[in-house]
Amino acid sequence: MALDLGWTTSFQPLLVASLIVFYVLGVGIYRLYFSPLANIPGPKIAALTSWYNAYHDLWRGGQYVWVVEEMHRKYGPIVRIRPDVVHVNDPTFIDKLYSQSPKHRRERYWTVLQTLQADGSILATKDHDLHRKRRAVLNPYFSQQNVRRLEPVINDTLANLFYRMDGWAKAGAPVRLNIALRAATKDIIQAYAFGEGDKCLEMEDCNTSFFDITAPHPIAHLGTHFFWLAKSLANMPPKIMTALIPKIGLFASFMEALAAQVEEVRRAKDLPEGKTIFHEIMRSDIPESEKQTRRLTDEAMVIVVAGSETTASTLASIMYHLLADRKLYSKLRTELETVMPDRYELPVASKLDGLPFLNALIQEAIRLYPGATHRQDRTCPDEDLVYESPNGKTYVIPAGSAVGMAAPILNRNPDIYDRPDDLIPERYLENPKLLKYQMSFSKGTRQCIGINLAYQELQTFTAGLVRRYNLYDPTLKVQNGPTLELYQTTKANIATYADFITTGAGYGTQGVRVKIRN
Ligand code: HEM
Repeated sequence: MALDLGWTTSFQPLLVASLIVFYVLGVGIYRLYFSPLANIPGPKIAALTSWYNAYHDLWRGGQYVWVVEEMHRKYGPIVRIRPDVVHVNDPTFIDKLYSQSPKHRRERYWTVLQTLQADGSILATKDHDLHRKRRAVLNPYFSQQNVRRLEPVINDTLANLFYRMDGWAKAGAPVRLNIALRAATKDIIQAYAFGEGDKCLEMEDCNTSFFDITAPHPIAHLGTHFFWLAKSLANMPPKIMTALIPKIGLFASFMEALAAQVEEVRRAKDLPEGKTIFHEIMRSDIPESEKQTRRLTDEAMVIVVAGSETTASTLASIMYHLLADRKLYSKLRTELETVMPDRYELPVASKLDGLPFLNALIQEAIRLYPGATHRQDRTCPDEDLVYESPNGKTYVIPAGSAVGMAAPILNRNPDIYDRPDDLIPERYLENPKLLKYQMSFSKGTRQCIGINLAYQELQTFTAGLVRRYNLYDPTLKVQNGPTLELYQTTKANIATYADFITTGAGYGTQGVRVKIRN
């Protein structure tokens, strides 16, 4: 029997509304004055509600990173950017926050964990110990030594790219370099993860439709701000999803295909040693629960997606700068000639390691064009973090609170980098210590696992392309060999316009386009 308190029906909605108002006021007062983060400087609106963050990420399309940068200009190196998150723009704090020591537990905060609907992957693993176990299985394949063994695969992929470029040159139409480079990086990581299979570079359109669905997009923030919605969408059958939102539906189909590949490896009777990453995972003695198709499909998705878009976008930015600046091009070209006398030979990775200008250029491009633009939010469950501001003030970030740093902000900190918005490779030659402030791959125990692979791809593809092609010279009647020329591409086409977890370029941009002549 319902409880009759004798209230009139018109009084009940009023009571509910008053309770809501009191609750909201209570939460607001707590967040502003009593939260353990209440003493951290920052705008009141950001301390009051995370809708402020959601508005700039979802409505304005990945703009919160720049809002946070502006907050730092106003409030100093430490700011409270959400009711529950602090951001620090001070490179001297990197080592403390992103500790290298496995004894210091550092866990990703849900603002990062929820972006990908991939609970089984290391990227989305919160718990420190489980993350260590999962990462330990993958670590050997991404060591510098093992990545070196991948040299033939990387060079074969470069050769495939050259073959396609010859064809595009004959066809005469401008080429979207970003797509061609995504195809190349995906072919490499896919081969490493699963072995021979369909290659994007062998497809007529270089698998453009796949790259259109994984291309940077504001929807990447949906999981952070509307987790339940993103989760339900991810769990819908691909056919229904494709009918509703084709972009997400196609992604679900991609996940289905990955699951089939994982299943194939799981069922293989013969698991030859060292064949691929996933063959080795199946051979390893990790618990059976860690070898389930669902978990491994999540792992595979993160490895394939994180391993293609990021490196390809940095590579496209390098190529833009080289093709836009004749002096830069010839400086690199001269250095490359010392180890690659024949323009048609493929690079030897070990020789590229010793080229100072090539490596400085790559570092500088990674700094200025980080392939992953999101805030690397962490919590430290066991210890308070103490931040000492340059003005002498000390702030305590209590254990369990979230604190992050974002590469697009840190990497352009004017206290560390002179003319931070300009590409100046020489800064790394003059001051190699700058390397320790490089945040593009993150730092510490959760640093990017693909860092060695990314470097080797960046070295090989930059060297191979620049050594083989001349920069087109309109003053010459006859070019001296095959050439590249930018086509309707300016710096605006590569600028980091937004944070879509990966680099968000300006709306409508086609990235770097080139004309190739044989
Ligand atoms: C220029 C290229 C790349 C950039 C800028 C980049 C950046 C990053 C960053 C910043 C993180 C840390 C994310 C966080 O803590 O919130 C990360 C993690 C990760 N990256 Fe990369 N990445 C690149 C290339 C690659 C490649 C080639 C792979 C290939 C497998 C890869 C696989 C991963 C994985 C699996 C993680 C999760 C690591 C963990 O949780 O322990 N990345 N990456």
